[in-house]
Amino acid sequence: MRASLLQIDVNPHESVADRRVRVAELVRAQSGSDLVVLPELWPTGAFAYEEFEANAESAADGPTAEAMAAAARGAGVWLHAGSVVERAEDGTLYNTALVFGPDGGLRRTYRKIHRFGFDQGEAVMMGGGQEVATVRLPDAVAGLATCYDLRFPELFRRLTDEGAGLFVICAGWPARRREHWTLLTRARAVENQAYVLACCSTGTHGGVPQAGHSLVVDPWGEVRGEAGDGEQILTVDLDPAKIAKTREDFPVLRDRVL
Ligand SMILES: NC(=O)CCC(=O)C(=O)O
Repeated sequence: MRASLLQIDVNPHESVADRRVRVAELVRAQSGSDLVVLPELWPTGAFAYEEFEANAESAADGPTAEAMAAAARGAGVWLHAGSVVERAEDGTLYNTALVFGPDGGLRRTYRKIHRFGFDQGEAVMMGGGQEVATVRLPDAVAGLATCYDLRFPELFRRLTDEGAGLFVICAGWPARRREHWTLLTRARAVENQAYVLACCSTGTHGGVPQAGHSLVVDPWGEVRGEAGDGEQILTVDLDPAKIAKTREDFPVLRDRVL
C-alpha cells in the first residue's frame, strides 16, 4: 500500500482559491499511490482564525470538497483531503476532515473532537465533534484524528477498539512544539501497534510557523519516512500485514485490564 503525504506550504501570500487549484493538481499527480493525505485546514491555515468565517463551506459540496472529489477521481486514489472549515446547516463551524474514495465519492467526514486554543481561537469559534470516525480502506481500517487530537490517547484506543490498524492524522502543528509531534506520533503507533500517517502543513499562517516533518510510523514505532521543513511529498510503502503480525508477535493489546 503506497501512501503519499502532501506537506503543503500554507501562507497568506497565496489566496485560498489559488492554493485550492495548486493542491488539486498535486493530488492529481499522485496516480501511482493508493492513499493521499493532506494537512489540517490547508485552504485557510489552522491558525488563520480571521479567515475562518469568510471561507467556511459545506463539507458535502463546498468548493474544497468539489475540487478534492474531482482530484481523487482524476488520480484514482483514496484521498484524506485534510480538513476544511465546515459551516453546518445550523451555522455552527466545525474543523471537518474529508475522505474520498477513488471514484470521487465522499466516504467519511470527521469533525475534530478536541479543539485547540484554551478558550481562544478554534476552541471558541468552532463546535466540537461528537463522533469517532473510521473508514475501511482496501487493506486496513483507518481511524481519523486531527492535530490536537494527537494529545488524547483515549481517542486512539477507541479507534483501535473500532478496528483501526492505521491512523491518519491531518495537522497544522506549530514548529515550537515539534518534539511533542514526533514523540506523540510514535507513542500512538507503539501503544496501539498501528501505522500512523501524520501530515502537517509547513509555512507560516496566523503568525505561527508550522512544524512540517510529516511522518509515517509503523506498528513497531519505527519511523518509515519523515519530511523536512519545507513543502514536500513524502511517499512511503506500507505493509498492512505488519499490523496483525505485530499484534500477534507481541500481544500487549490482549493484556489490557481496564
Ligand atoms: N491545530 C492544532 O490542533 C494545534 C495543536 C497544537 O498546537 C498542540 O497540540 O500543541
